[in-house]
Amino acid sequence: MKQFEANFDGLVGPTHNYAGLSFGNVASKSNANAVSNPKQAALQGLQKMKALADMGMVQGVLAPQERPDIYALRRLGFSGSDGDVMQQAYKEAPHIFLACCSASSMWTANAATVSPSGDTRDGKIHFTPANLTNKYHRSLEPQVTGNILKATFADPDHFSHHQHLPDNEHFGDEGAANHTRFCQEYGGKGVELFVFGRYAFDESKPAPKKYPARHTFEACEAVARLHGLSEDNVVFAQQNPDVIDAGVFHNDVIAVGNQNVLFYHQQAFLNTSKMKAEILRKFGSDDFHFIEVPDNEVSVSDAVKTYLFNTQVIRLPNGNMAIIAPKECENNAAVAAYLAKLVTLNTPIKEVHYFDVKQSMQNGGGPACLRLRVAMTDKEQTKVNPNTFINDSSYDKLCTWVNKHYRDELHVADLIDPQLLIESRTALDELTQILGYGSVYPFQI
Ligand SMILES: N=C(N)NCCC[C@H](NC(=O)CCC(=O)O)C(=O)O
Repeated sequence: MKQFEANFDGLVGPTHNYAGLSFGNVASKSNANAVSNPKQAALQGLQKMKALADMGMVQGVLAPQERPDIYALRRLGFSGSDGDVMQQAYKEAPHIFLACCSASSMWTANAATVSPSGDTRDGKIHFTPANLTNKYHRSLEPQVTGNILKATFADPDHFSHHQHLPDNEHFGDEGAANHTRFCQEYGGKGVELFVFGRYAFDESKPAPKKYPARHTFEACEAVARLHGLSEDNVVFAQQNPDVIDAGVFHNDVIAVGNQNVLFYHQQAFLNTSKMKAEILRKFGSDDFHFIEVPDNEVSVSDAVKTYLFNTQVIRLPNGNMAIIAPKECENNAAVAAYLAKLVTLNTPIKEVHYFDVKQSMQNGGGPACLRLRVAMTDKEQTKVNPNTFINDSSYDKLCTWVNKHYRDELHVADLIDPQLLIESRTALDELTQILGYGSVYPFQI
């Protein structure tokens, strides 16, 4: 039996833009109103997917969502033709309108939490779409995310899909961005690390003061229950509230794990030694590498600017681990020096590969934000929708599709162009055929 981790990257949608929607996410706010290039954004993402496939990784793709979200706007009282709804919303409530145009589903680390079959009571892979309640533009995603996940992982004998948690900040859930899994073998039993920013039902506990803690302890517990995980393969850890206030809006901006490695910044967690001891105890082997990056080598501010920890740590077929990093890391002297040193240390990480995902980075989304990890066996892989895997032929098809349908310049004001809605729906309709999804979007149902 072969067992591996597959990465399912989000394809950037045709309305990719910079609207400054995410309070607490420094890049999103500082690039508000910049001109975007949706075509380049989608191609940058596809190039990363193809490069990982070429390294021998199992690489999949998840479709973007339909935007502007006319249904969300109608629900808020805007009416008339689709064009009227857009015009009226833009005039009367521009912030709401812009929130309904975001291509934010591209960051599939926030699509869901996934527990592989080795961890779950019933031996199936479990998926819970994240409710993303803290940001209105992101709270529009979970229903269609669920449809897309079901169209990708359809076989009920192997995949179990849950409804997203209640749409309430008490159960704020940001999905796999705050979840990492350790294991000896991908198909065996692992240890799932759930990271949260605050306790929703206990105000006496520490919490950030400036920026929101999007993900709660109670949401972590609920997902662990839904997925049928056992106490001995779950660890809950709280983010350091001070780093949330420094712009670390998801834990994957300051920590990343894979198999027997946790790569993290010294300031990432609230009670690091307790967490480490629990991980080691539950992991069941001393062959574990805690790679802690101290402040004096890389500051939290540099980590947030470069996304050193929003890197993918992947196990290559040759047995080495590689770090998939954004170019911003290469361009920062302290971070580049750290990574050059890291590959010489006694850890499984032996390679670093840099990628240009700037269009996404400018909204606070690095390489790790763009992917949802699904550890699986070769048998489970045969049950996944085969059209969603990246290979030479699907890559060519998707690049042709992007080049045909996407604009290479989008100003925030262009979002009210009714032609953009028509272009996006036409593109997505064609995409559902390429990916063999059936109907997943409201305009198709
Ligand atoms: N860390 C992970 N896993 N994901 C990154 C998500 C970035 C996203 N940015 C945005 O939604 C910005 C959209 C805008 O401002 O136009 C967010 O803040 O939720």
